[in-house]
Amino acid sequence: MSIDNIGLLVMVLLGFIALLILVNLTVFRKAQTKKQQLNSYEQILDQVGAYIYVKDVNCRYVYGNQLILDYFGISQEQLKGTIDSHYFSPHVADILLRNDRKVLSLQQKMADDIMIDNDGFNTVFHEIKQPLFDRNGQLIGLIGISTDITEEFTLRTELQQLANNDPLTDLYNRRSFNAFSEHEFSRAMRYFNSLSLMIIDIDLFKNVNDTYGHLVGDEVIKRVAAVCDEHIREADILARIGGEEFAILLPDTDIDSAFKLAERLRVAQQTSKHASATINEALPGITISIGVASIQVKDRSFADMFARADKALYSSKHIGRNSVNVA
Ligand SMILES: Nc1nc2c(ncn2[C@@H]2O[C@H](COP(=O)(O)OP(=O)(O)OP(=O)(O)O)[C@@H](O)[C@H]2O)c(=O)[nH]1
Repeated sequence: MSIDNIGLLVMVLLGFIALLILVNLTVFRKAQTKKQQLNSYEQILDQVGAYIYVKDVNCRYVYGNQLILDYFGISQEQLKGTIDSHYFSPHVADILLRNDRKVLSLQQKMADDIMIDNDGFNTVFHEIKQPLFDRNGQLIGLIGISTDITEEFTLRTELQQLANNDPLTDLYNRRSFNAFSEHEFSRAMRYFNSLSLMIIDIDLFKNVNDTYGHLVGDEVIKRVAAVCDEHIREADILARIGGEEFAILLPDTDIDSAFKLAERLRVAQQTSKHASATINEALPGITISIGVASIQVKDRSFADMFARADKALYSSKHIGRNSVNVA
């Protein structure tokens, strides 16, 4: 081989090596860029302010953002392959697993509010889960996003409480009583069940206010509510429907049973003189008047039944109070 040929071979070899280095460099750079990109996506997910995770088709964690890792107190490596029963109570883990399976089997997005008890302190999370597919449309797992909505949930519950309950006695107010009553009325009509109602009014209550003041009046209202509450069943609905007026809806109760209960309430109220004395020593015994009515085939709505009970209450007042009447 001549010197010229050797030189040519060396040059070709050098060129080939340079080309190899160039190709490798490009592949390396691409891999680096991809890694950097992934890193920056993860960094973004860490800063979203929501708990983000990915699970495989067996509901095992594949990925969790920093909030998830902090919440569980573990590393990304430790998270991989684990399931929710590692981190939550059996009850909560069961709900989460059921939701995961629903998303995977229906291949549909779903949302749910989950309450988690952390040493007696409830945290509420709003969870959105969505199925994950690869490029070929094959299901590979699910992605979930959870946000802590404890504050909103507490506020919503308080607002609901305010809308449905009377602040003085904490009983249902007239609005929610009417809603329950309409519902129970339709049910009783449909299944030919008995349904009764009583309206209770504190006697000469104006005198209590005028003589002992509004605050004592308020205490009397609370005591009457408590006496009623002590005597009713779980299924009965007790409400404060006006200033010194209460109503009790009695599902599956006929007129005779309702009358007997009303009498028991009247007597219990009358004999709670001791209770009155604890509010104010001079306070006389508080009595109540009651009107009772039951559902009738001819009734077109709950209002018909209510009107009869109201009429019966009027009769009780008319005959001298501290009495029960049926209409
Ligand atoms: N303390 C207090 N009083 C209330 C409240 N709501 C209504 N009242 C009072 O309840 C009284 C009701 O009086 P009336 O409707 O005249 O009836 P009454 O004195 O009980 O007489 P009868 O019903 O005929 O036995 C009024 O003085 C109202 O101001 C309340 O939330 N607290």
